[in-house]
Amino acid sequence: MVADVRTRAFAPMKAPRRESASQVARRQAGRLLRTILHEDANRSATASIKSLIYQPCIRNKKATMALTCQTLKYLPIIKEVMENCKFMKNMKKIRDVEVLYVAIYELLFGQELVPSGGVEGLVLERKNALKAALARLLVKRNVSCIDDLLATGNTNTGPQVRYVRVNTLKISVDKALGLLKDTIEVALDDIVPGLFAIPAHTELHAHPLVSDGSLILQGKSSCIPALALAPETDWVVLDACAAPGNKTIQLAALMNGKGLILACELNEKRIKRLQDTVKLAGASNVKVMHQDFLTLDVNKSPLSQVKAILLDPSCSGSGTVHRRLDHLLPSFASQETGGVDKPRLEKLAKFQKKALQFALSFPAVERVVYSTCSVHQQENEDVVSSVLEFAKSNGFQLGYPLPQWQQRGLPIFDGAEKLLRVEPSQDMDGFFVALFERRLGSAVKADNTKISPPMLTQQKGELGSTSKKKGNKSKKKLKRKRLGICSENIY
Ligand SMILES: C[S@@+](CC[C@H](N)C(=O)[O-])C[C@H]1O[C@@H](n2cnc3c(N)ncnc32)[C@H](O)[C@@H]1O
Repeated sequence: MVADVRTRAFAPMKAPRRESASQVARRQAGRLLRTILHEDANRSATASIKSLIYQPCIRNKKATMALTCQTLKYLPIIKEVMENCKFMKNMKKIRDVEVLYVAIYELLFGQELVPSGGVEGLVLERKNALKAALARLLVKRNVSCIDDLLATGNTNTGPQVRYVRVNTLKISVDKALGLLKDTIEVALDDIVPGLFAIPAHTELHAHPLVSDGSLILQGKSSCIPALALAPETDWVVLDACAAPGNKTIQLAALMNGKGLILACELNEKRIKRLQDTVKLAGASNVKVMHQDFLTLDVNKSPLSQVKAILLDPSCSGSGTVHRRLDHLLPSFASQETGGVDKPRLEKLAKFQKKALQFALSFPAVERVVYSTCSVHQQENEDVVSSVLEFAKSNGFQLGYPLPQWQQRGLPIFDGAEKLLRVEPSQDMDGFFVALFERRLGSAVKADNTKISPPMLTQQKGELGSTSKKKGNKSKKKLKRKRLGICSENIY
């Protein structure tokens, strides 16, 4: 009988009527938790916690984000408390157990739970038992407060600042600063030009300057590879693994919207995202190519004229766990204690080496930046070390990007101090950057004459035009052939 009542108590969750804002946030947080915990248990996550929360279908993102993250943070304690007071005893299998976790979080650690039907009623019915179980847990762990209890299992307190980059293709740094500083505490970064540090809790996703592409939500470490590449404004530049395109549009801004950037991406689904990023940023010097970087014909124009390559290939992403909020996942603890997916790392490193070696074989390239958001030596110093001989034989040497940056490569070979590392912290993703550079002699340069502005204009129009003007089709075909890129690969 009791079980029936409790099962019925969940019924309003299925067909919510006149739900309060807090009930909606609780229900949404519960559903997100269900996805997050299920995917984490199966190691099948397709999106980070953050990107799940920023799906368009989630209403009241701020409240839902807070509830989801806080419940995840307290989840081990919540489960222990539930176990200790035998919360689930005599209960039928509950469909929305994750909503229950959220409600218990609110009762024990958040704002007082308001009596209402559904899951809230169920939790409030057992309020005293839950509170008593928590008190017993404090005694058992020999701690006097919740913070100490939490610290016994989890020391991460979350980020203090977040970063936002001014897209100088759309707005000047001074103007952006002027528009923000009255409402938001803004500090200009001392290393990355036009990067603002703002308090982590600032909600900017819906800010008009973000919506119109004037401000780009981009972490500080992620800005370093493009800075290290430092292309000249009239160069042809290749972003080899470009989606979602944050570094592509940063390169476009560094080149003042001039020159030509070829943004290559293999994954069909991510191409759309890349196109959207480029469009929103107003980066008219970017041409998106849907292609496997490893199959590009380096001897065909304009690839034969590429002077700088940014290679930011797929990697384990082990440096981004804090930003992605992965540290809140149950699986994170085991990874930190060495549970690295070795076969996956090996596969990634193999691809990374191949891609880097290929980048170093472009005939006119003078600067190649290799970057990852991984902390693993295997994807970083080891990859660089494995191509050093090849690089030298092609006339490259390691450059020394951002000399003012203190953290450098792991000292596993002579010259590794030229590599740049960002150690992951609460405010910054872990990152790795290597710069290869060479000066080409006149013999190679003869084959690599600067593209004259009219020719470049033609290529840009040809590669990227979305204009509906009726052009001469055969003329276009001819130009495409000359550029060595199939029409279906151009967006
Ligand atoms: C780390 S992400 C790049 C992030 C991007 N540089 C940015 O800052 O927004 C790596 C990208 O490389 C793409 N990729 C992987 N293999 C590729 C290949 N062979 N050719 C082109 N793109 C590839 C992946 O689909 C993914 O979108």
